[in-house]
Amino acid sequence: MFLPESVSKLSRFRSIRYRKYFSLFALADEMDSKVVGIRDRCFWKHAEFRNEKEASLSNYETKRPLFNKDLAFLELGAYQTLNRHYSSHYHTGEIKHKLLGSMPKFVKIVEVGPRDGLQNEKEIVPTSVKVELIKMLVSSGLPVVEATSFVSPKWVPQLADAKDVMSAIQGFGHCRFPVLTPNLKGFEAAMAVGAKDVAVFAAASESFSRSNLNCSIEDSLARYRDVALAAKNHEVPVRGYISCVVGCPMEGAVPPSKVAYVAEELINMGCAEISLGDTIGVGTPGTVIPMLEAVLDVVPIEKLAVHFHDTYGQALSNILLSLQMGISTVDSSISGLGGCPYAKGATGNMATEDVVYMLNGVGVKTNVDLGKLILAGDYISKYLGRPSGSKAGIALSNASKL
Ligand SMILES: CC(C)(COP(=O)([O-])OP(=O)([O-])OC[C@H]1O[C@@H](n2cnc3c(N)ncnc32)[C@H](O)[C@@H]1OP(=O)([O-])[O-])[C@@H](O)C(=O)NCCC(=O)NCCSC(=O)C[C@@](C)(O)CC(=O)[O-]
Repeated sequence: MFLPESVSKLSRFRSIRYRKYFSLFALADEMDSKVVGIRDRCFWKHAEFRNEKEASLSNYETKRPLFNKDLAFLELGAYQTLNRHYSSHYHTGEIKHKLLGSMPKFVKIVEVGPRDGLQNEKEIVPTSVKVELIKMLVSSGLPVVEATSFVSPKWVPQLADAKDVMSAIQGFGHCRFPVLTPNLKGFEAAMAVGAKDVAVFAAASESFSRSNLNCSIEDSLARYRDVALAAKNHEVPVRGYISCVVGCPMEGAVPPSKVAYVAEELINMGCAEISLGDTIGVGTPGTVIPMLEAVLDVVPIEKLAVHFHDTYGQALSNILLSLQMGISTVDSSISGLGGCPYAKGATGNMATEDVVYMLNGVGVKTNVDLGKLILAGDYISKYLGRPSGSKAGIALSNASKL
């Protein structure tokens, strides 16, 4: 009979140690679906333990379901595994080292996946999928999820359902849901559906401004002054993005002074936060440091955020150094989704899962649950039919299959 055979197979593992945890998943995977009937019971109940330590480890394990043949079950198991081993409490103590001494104790993560991540997708993603993604992101504890854009649907057809998305997410917890508004028309449309945070987006490169906004930097700033004034009247905070802060797809290197100029204009018109976007992901610490230093001369550090795309694999190192310089707000995108329609070849943003994994590792709090984040990443990657762009997401999802 299969069942006793399985139990005896399992009993070979009774002296299992913590580090062998994942091989049990493989074993569980091998087991025939005939035993699914007992899946709610934990096989550890069949095992004897050599000492208290093993027994307590096993009790720890007993909360995990065993047989992951059906998807929901697999996801629950994966979530419990991830949550247990890689939660945001992974490092509870303060990590003291001179290289980490200037790091903030808490980092605010601004999730931009539903907007920046999806805006470049060619196939229209149904509103219901966007809403479910936002719901999952909110449930992971993220404090800010940029939900959509009130831009021209001719320019960005993927986000033509902005109104429906905003209506559907009303009342989703305490999260903030900023939306992009390129002009007064977009701002008024956002207000009409109850948006409470908006963002304007300028560029440090003239060519990029023209291709993204169909106007010069100065004209875009004039429009944003109108938006900022209207927002002030509605008591709505405005975030100001600057694109191409180190490089432009058309003009190449962008001087830090140009970024500082746009940043100062945005602050002067009343933006509450400035997000510095390396739109095409070309920055390295060598170019990011001088740019940040120039901007820090005109914008208080607590009002700065960084927004790195990962085209050249530099985003995480750029984020780390930004934190070492004292910045405590980081934009990232679930599963590294993204790319800008007006920056050909630029890949996604830094993956949120990877940022949270790193911050957990250095003991910086985010209040984000990595396990739940990975479920959100799995959800959207499966929908889009491609692997996640998050290394941590892939590694932790695969951990259960090792
Ligand atoms: C700015 C415009 C509208 C100018 O577009 P335009 O064609 O110069 O404007 P227009 O005033 O001539 O209007 C053209 C049509 O758009 C309509 N329109 C005008 N405004 C709106 C609006 N708000 N909402 C809906 N419709 C609008 C307007 O009503 C008109 O409709 P028509 O009469 O032809 O039927 C256009 O260029 C646009 O929508 N651009 C958005 C581009 C965009 O969303 N890019 C991606 C976001 S930025 C980014 O990703 C970078 C960032 C932020 O992530 C940071 C980083 O990574 O660097």
